[in-house]
Amino acid sequence: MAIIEVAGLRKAYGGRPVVDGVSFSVDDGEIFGILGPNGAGKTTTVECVSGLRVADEGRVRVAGLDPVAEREALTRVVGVQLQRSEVQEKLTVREALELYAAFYERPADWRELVEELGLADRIGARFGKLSGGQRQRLFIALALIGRPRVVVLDELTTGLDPRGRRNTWRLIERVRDSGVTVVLVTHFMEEARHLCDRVALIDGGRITALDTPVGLIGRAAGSTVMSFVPSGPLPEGELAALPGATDVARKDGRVTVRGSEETVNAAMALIARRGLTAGRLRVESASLDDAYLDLTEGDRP
Ligand SMILES: Nc1ncnc2c1ncn2[C@@H]1O[C@H](COP(=O)(O)OP(=O)(O)OP(=O)(O)O)[C@@H](O)[C@H]1O
Repeated sequence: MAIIEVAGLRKAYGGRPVVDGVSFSVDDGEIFGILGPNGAGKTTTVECVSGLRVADEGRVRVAGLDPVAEREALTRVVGVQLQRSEVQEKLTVREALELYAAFYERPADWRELVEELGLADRIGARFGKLSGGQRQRLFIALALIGRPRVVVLDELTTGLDPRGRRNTWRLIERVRDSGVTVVLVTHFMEEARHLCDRVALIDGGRITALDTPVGLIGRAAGSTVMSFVPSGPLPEGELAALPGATDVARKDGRVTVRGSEETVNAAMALIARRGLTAGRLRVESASLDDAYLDLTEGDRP
């Protein structure tokens, strides 16, 4: 069942459309990724979903609520950590949590949250003294303090080292496992592949693809690449005619065929039929990086 529904969302700044007819829905309990180059319109989209920005056109519903007309009710349903989130440098972790908890009638127990998020020993530390990873964990805690049904996390792991990022992934998984729907804006393919049930790829204010990470990878042109040195002559035409083959190249005796897994299987069968062998065989599958590059046009200023 969808907990977020977005249809025909449009937003322009100074006449320039930055969100240009975006539609998607997010199922209750999933981790939904929004991926795309800088300036693609990701933050604007999630800000419209969170009621922090008013769209020019389109319909948004979160748990049945209109984020603008029912803003107050929405704050009880959605927890937000934004790219530009900040906490006063001098506030301690405890003070920040108590301050945010005071906004809600039935806040979560912040002691449990800090325990779960590994911040218990930093409770008296000032925000300004926290490490990047600790700040991110505090932002997650602040986004969860109102017991939201949906949490929006915008570039949560930017600036973290690989271990910090992995730890944060585990936290996000735990948040999802507790029944909260997660909308995750990210630049990291690996993060989307690891965490997201489905990913919307946004480019130039439009959704260019929406699929599971595996589905997106499968859309990359020539998603599987095999290369080998045949032990005897193998006509290029026969390779090009293999099912799913998109490109055949030959260099220094090494043949490279782009296609799908089916192409690889058919090529192996062809090689065997010809009584040949495939020397120094390599088969590589496309990554989400390849799919991303294929499905977006690149950074915009
Ligand atoms: N308040 C604003 N006034 C004018 N232009 C804005 C405003 N907010 C955002 N923009 C512009 O709208 C475009 C989309 O911005 P947005 O922050 O939604 O993109 P994004 O996909 O989140 O990018 P990034 O990955 O860099 O955070 C950008 O070109 C940005 O400069």
